[in-house]
Amino acid sequence: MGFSKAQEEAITHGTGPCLVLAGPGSGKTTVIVNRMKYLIEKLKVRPEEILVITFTKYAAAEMKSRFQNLMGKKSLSATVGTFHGIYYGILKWAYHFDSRNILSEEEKYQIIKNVASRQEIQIFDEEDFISDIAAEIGVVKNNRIDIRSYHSSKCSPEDFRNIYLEYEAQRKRERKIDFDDMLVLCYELFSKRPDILKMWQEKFHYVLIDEFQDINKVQYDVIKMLAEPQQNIFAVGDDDQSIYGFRGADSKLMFQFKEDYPNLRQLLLDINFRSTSNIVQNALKVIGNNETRFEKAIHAKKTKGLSLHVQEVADPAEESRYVMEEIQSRIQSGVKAEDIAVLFRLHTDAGNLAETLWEHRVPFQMREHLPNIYNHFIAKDIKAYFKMAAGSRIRQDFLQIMNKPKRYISRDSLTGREVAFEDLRKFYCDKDWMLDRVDQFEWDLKMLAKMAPYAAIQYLRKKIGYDDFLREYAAARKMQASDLFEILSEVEEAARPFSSLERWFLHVEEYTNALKMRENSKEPHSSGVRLMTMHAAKGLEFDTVYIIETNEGQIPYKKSLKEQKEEEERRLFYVAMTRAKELLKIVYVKNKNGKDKDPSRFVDELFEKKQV
Ligand SMILES: Nc1ncnc2c1ncn2[C@@H]1O[C@H](COP(=O)(O)OP(=O)(O)OP(=O)(O)O)[C@@H](O)[C@H]1O
Repeated sequence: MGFSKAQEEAITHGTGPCLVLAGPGSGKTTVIVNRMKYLIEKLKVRPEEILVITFTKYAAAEMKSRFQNLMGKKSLSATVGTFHGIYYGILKWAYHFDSRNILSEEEKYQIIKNVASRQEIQIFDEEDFISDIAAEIGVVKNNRIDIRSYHSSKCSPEDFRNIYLEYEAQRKRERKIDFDDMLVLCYELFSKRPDILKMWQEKFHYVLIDEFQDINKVQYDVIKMLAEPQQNIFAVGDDDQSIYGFRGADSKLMFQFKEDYPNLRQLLLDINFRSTSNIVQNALKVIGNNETRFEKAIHAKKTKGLSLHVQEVADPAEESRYVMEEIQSRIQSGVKAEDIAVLFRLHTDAGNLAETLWEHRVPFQMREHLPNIYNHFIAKDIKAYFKMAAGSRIRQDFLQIMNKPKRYISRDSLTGREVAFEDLRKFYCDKDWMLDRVDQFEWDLKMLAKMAPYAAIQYLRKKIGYDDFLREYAAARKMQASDLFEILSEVEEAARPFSSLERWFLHVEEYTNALKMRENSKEPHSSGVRLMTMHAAKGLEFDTVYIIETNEGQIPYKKSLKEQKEEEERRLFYVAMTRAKELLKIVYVKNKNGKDKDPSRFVDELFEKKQV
């Protein structure tokens, strides 16, 4: 591979700080691995002196493998890892921490939940509240913000302060650290112990950072200390790909870097080697709508290529079928399945497509947890209703649904392992109103037995009153009822093609088993079409990319918009678009769960008549 002039300059940069600003597909990873080679072979730097930092474990693994390929069989001891991994390594060495000292995300959520309930804080949506507070605790730590001056978007400053302080007190009592502490404690260690800092400074003489736009304040401060006195920091980044603001990443630190090091050398990688010029031009059109960015003139090395394709489909079921057929024909035309990716905003968006691909035996892989909708309590309720409609009288099934909706049937009325409606009638013989309810329940089950699954779910919702139950359930738990109705509609839609309850059951059982086998399998899933969130796709590239559910509410994600993160959402969409080398198809639905949907504003931006 011949390098461009800018790449060549970056690879052969000597000593001192250097900022390489770059567009997508411009060879940032290529530059880093080739610079490692250059340092070792030409500048005779020992591999142990090189520290390369990435943002995800996956990116670190990718970097290591690309470096290994470049260097041939030689095994080299350069350190390549994530900020968390490297800083945790330093802490382990200093404080003898082990995995028992790490506070898991679940434990973190539990502490916040307990504290919030002790403090009797008014919460609307508990799940949302806890995850947002957890993220805000991270933002405070990562930016080393004084807790007295932090304004939470979820509760009053006083409530937030109380939660934060109690959370910290409990964590410390239990001698645990959370992921953000790994960074903060490292900063404190280096600040307090110049001797330890010196030791690490003497170990790493060259620090190379990938995805510099995603750095946060405390990560940056530690790096600055670590790189003294030589200041051999080589940072590569693209402010347009900064997508971790919610974790405290701050691309403005790229500008600060310039101020902190007046002797900084700055280079620009402006050629996109990855994508066709159609893809590059369209992606630039979208990102051009962001106001806070470095203006960069990016050029595509490749020719125009295939046109960008935007596809409207009726609903998620049609979308899954469309994408599946597209994938099949792309594979038939010679593209490897692994070189095709389907990207979406949230990992839960993958469910429908995964089910369709599985049904049609199209192999796929997904690193993130693939949620099985049939494990949700709503699907379990439907299963229990259907099982009872089909004749089951197992106590467990009955218990699951007897009061959904409220029928006021008490547990005392159930005697054996099996439930008989006759026994219930005997139990309630002196209560006419309960007898009516029991009769109605039995009648409804008989009705369900005659229906196909889709109609049966509609009957359950509207006639039996399951929708009312869900509304009450959401209100009692301070949840958004719409989230529950989304799940219900998804199960309903997926049931549409099945002609009988038996067929539906068989499908659900087989699909659940297949997912279980995937989860339990020790084998890494490294074959098949890639299904991943836009966040997870960062840094990767594929011949063909499908972006699904490109609708308002999904991308930009409605919650992010509330937090005024439109620009970050646009950057995320830009990252997704620029993963494609040859073919990019963007799909949006017209209707979801019975509601009309608008295409994403980013789709509209693609059609704007604007020159880039
Ligand atoms: N000088 C070059 N000539 C030809 N191909 C190149 C050159 N530099 C990089 N490439 C190719 O361009 C593609 C993008 O490179 P790379 O993945 O390093 O980009 P990147 O800047 O890290 O991308 P992104 O930030 O979008 O993830 C890769 O397929 C790489 O092999």
